[in-house]
Amino acid sequence: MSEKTIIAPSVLSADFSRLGEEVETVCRAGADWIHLDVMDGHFVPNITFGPPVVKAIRNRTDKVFDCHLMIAPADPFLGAFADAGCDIITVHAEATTHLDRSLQAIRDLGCKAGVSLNPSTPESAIEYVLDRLDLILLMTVNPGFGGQAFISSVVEKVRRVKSMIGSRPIHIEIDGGVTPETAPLVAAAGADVLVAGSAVFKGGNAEAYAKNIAAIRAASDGAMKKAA
Ligand SMILES: O=C(CO)[C@@H](O)[C@H](O)COP(=O)(O)O
Repeated sequence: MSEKTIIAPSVLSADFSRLGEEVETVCRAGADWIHLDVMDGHFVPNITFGPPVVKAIRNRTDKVFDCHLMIAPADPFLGAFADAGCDIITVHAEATTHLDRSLQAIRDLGCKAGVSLNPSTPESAIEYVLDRLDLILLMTVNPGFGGQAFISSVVEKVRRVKSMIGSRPIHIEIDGGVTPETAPLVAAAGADVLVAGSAVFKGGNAEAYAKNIAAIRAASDGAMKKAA
């Protein structure tokens, strides 16, 4: 959908003891959005943070807060994440009984609505909610942890989703194992938003973050242009 790749660093790989500062640094280093991985220890085998932490870092940047809810159920918490300052709220199709209702609720809260699919979930799960969507997040790892290997079978799913959405203005976002090596594969297949945690935050300082973001961007923008 976007002509240039949107890079959304996942703060899961940031230094949590200095989270506000890390958000400011990675934004200055070229991040387009900030990706917030919320995990509940139930839908996924890890626990991260909730609305109070999102609220605490909201004043560090005006960039889009892209909130990925890996929680079940999600519906009771949508209002709290919207109030905390999330711009996009993404729920998992696998974690939501009434997906259509959850997506409507997100838009009713004034946020953009996203849905995420695990690597093994077919794209048919979202066929009948396309008109309620602003973003489709295709997981290229099984959710729960940063630093896992990219699952390349999802690249074909990116192509199928791209063709399924047609001319609808829906972002296709990829999350998991994104590096300068894997970014071109998904960008060429139709993804326009790339989440990257370890590949952005490696090095641990502003200079490294800028170099890491630039490397992913150069690799994916090149592939996007070739595919256009
Ligand atoms: O949602 C998740 C993991 O569940 C991701 O956002 C990871 O945080 C991405 O980390 P890397 O694979 O880029 O290190």
